[in-house]
Amino acid sequence: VAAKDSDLKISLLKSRKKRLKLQRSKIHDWGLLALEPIDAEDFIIEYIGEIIRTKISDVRELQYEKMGVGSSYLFRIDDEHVIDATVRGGLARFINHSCEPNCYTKIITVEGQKRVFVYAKKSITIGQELTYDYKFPLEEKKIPCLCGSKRCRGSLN
Ligand SMILES: Nc1ncnc2c1ncn2[C@@H]1O[C@H](CN(CC[C@H](N)C(=O)O)CC2CN(Cc3cccs3)C2)[C@@H](O)[C@H]1O
Repeated sequence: VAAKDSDLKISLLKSRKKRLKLQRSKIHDWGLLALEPIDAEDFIIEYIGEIIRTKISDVRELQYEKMGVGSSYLFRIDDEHVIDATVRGGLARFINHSCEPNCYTKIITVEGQKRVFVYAKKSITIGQELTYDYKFPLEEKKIPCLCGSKRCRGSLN
């Protein structure tokens, strides 16, 4: 749901930047940890990257795979567009998936541009890893999920 710009401004004003830390994750490789307590519904961080068309991202995905970057830092914002944070991206690209996440993402159109914002779904304590549900489309080739939550769905896609 694209909220109004004003909602975004209020939520950004309400919350100063959260102190976060990139650290080895128990889920996968690197993850983002909270360095201060975060309240439910607080704005945490924006998923920054280059907005590209889906067709371009499909080509890049193959290139990145060939270059061994593994799955790339791509965030789908709608049928036509993807945010590619692989080359020029913010810290949010390190947030891992969980089937019982403590964050959620909201896509908000600001001055005609769709942007992705990460909010806390529940209160988060210092040292907790940030996670959101990637909501990947179902695929044949499964990526096993290592979130470890009780109601883990078993795979990301
Ligand atoms: N709950 C989960 N269970 C299993 N795997 C997970 C989970 N949640 C994230 N994943 C992996 O993480 C990628 C999403 N990544 C999030 C950050 C990642 N932890 C990182 O260190 O870069 C970004 C992509 C870009 N790729 C670069 C690589 C680094 C090392 C091997 S490939 C990873 C996903 O596509 C997955 O492959």
